[in-house]
Amino acid sequence: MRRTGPPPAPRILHLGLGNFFRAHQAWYTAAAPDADQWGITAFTGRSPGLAAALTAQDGLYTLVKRWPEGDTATVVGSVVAAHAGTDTGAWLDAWRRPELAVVTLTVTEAAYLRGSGVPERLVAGLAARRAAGGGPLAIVPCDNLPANGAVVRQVVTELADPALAAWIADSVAFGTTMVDRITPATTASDLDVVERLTGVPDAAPVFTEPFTEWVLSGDFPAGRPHWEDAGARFVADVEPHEQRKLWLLNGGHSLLAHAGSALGHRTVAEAVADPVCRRWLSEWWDEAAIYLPLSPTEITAYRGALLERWSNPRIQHQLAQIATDGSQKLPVRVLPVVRAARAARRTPAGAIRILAAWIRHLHGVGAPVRDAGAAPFAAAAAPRDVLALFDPALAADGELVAALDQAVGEGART
Ligand SMILES: NC(=O)c1ccc[n+]([C@@H]2O[C@H](COP(=O)([O-])OP(=O)(O)OC[C@H]3O[C@@H](n4cnc5c(N)ncnc54)[C@H](O)[C@@H]3O)[C@@H](O)[C@H]2O)c1
Ligand SMILES: O=P(O)(O)OC[C@@H](O)[C@@H](O)[C@H](O)[C@H](O)CO
Repeated sequence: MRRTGPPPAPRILHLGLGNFFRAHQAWYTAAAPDADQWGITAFTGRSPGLAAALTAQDGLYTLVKRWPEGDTATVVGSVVAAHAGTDTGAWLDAWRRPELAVVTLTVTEAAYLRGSGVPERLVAGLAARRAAGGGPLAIVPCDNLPANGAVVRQVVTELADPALAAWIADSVAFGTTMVDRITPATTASDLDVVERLTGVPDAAPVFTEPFTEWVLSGDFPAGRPHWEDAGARFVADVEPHEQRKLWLLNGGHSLLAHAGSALGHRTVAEAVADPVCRRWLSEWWDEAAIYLPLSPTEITAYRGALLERWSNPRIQHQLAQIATDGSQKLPVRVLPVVRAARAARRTPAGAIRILAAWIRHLHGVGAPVRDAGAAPFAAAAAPRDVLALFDPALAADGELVAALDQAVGEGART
């Protein structure tokens, strides 16, 4: 795959060149009517593999939409340069470019903590831009975290020295986003599928579902692509959209990843075909819906759409992939519903099922544990201690602790 014309100017910088970025932000940028003015310089977290594969094909790659009936392919041309995350020189140079206007991130939930390397790299980039006399820009996190813009603003500002923090306050806008497009990791056999489909070899294709959603708020002081013409929505407040997605979709995913994998299921499609998992999902969704600021009609439509998306047998979304980093995911996907229910003196059985399944997963049941933050939770002597690590107030709630104890003891019983 080679470009035939000049690439767009690199006005966007992305950290976390992986599967989701290629299916989502890079796709929206390429689909915008002003795509010819917005190129992306993308960095992997660390490893050079994907950056090298993309560089060898001028940043071009095939996006394959997996419909239930078959595949369709589009070539995406918004990535104009790809680098390994270890290439600090290229990283700092990208921040110094006067035309840089937007920085996007897809680095996983765990990477928003100080010490992960991401806040540190952002601060180094911002310092380089300030030293070079660079102008304002927007930072737009695209990970599944509530209030992700405020989270990045805080961690970056705390890490910066006072002079840089003052410059950030004046020059950097932090967008908040809800992102959605189910994008499983590309596998080796996917490379053959794409060549059979298009006749063109591609070492860096991405396979994704047809559905996509992007809801954003915030300022873009140096401009941005017309993403809204590609289907993105700009709103005053992302929170209701984010809660709908994080609780119903991501919370449902975590339920299937922990409780569904304990029943022997490997993929989301397999788990939702099981009436037991469907019943557990309904229980969780009924409970979470009580606290969502949306009409019953909207919630019913969203639940129906999720079941349809998840039942697509051609999306091989592995429960083991979703089960990673539960210690970072459950606090944003499940605990808000636990707190709301307990404040209303309800016992949230659906949420307790997810927590119990996760605790059992930490002890070897279901999907393997891949979570750098899991050790203290796995070492906890009892469910009460697990709750205490999340939030001492939850551990002090005797009724909640008793319900969780019982659910962990009962295991996967239906
Ligand atoms: N895949 C999806 O369906 C999907 C959908 C919505 C949102 N997301 C968000 O995107 C994130 C990434 O998903 P993906 O499917 O692209 O995963 P991926 O594994 O394909 O890519 C993740 C990228 O993040 C980088 N990364 C991880 N930890 C990092 C760190 N500490 N510092 C710097 N970079 C780091 C990795 O190196 C890689 O480049 C998810 O965690 C989620 O928050 C994914
Ligand atoms: O990507 P993660 O690891 O944050 O979570 C796994 C899934 O719940 C998630 O990727 C969803 O597929 C995605 O959020 C759908 O838009």
